[in-house]
Amino acid sequence: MWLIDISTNTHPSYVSPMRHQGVEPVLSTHMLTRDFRGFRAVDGVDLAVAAGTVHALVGPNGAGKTTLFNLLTGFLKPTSGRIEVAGRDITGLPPERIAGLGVARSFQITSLFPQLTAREHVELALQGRGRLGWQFWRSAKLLGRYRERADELLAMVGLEELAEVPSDALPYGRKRALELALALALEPDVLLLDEPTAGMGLEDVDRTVELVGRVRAGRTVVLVEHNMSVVGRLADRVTVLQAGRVLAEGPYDEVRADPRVITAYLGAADVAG
Ligand SMILES: Nc1ncnc2c1ncn2[C@@H]1O[C@H](COP(=O)(O)OP(=O)(O)OP(=O)(O)O)[C@@H](O)[C@H]1O
Repeated sequence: MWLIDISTNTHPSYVSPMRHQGVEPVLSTHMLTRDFRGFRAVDGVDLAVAAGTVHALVGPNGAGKTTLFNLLTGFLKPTSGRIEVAGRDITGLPPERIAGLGVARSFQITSLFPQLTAREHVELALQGRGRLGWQFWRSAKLLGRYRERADELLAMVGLEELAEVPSDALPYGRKRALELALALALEPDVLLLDEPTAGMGLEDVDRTVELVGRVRAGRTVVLVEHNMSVVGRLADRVTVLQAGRVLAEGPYDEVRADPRVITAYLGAADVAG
């Protein structure tokens, strides 16, 4: 059984209940900071994500969510502070090393090959352990061995009927599902999703919520998400960022009722909804 406990706090004297009990979070940051030419986009963030939880990062535009996400996955290097995966210091490691330690983010649509089918993409991800394009030009014959697993992953994200469709012919929502299948091909312990429902219509949003609810089994999910209804349906814990700092952290219902959060971000109308 998974321990369900996530804690974040920027106050120096704060000891998270999880750490207090001697339980290591699966993913954590310690005074994580990132500057862009003198501008502090992420400012001393302490974050602790327990195994088996869905943890949402929310906050107004420019709060630092994407920067934090890029730091967690190695796409940006911190100015200072530390990042740990299962107690191991991963600060400054490149993205592929971090992925190799079981922390994977979904691919961006721009990294899909328009002419390759959904199945071929997943086969390549399985073969290249996520490094899409790795020897892809001479690997076609080898891909057959990955077919069974590829089809399992496609079924997991609801693309089994579309396995033979070139990626550029997939509707937007289905492309996002394919990205998720590519991330799952890495067998990640921690799955990071960057705005999984961005730009989707209601039907795809519902489908994505259901999908994330399914693929979270046996792993930890960290997601950046603007849609608060999605956050409320999926997240065990929510961290609210404002101006690069942790403003609030807790279960969704608590966080959305927090007057500081209402003032800073959500707005009374959103909270009521
Ligand atoms: N490469 C960069 N160079 C300079 N400033 C940057 C860079 N990346 C981000 N910033 C700044 O850092 C701040 C945080 O940006 P970030 O994209 O992390 O916020 P966000 O919470 O993801 O916002 P949004 O919800 O709009 O995506 C912003 O003020 C942004 O302008």
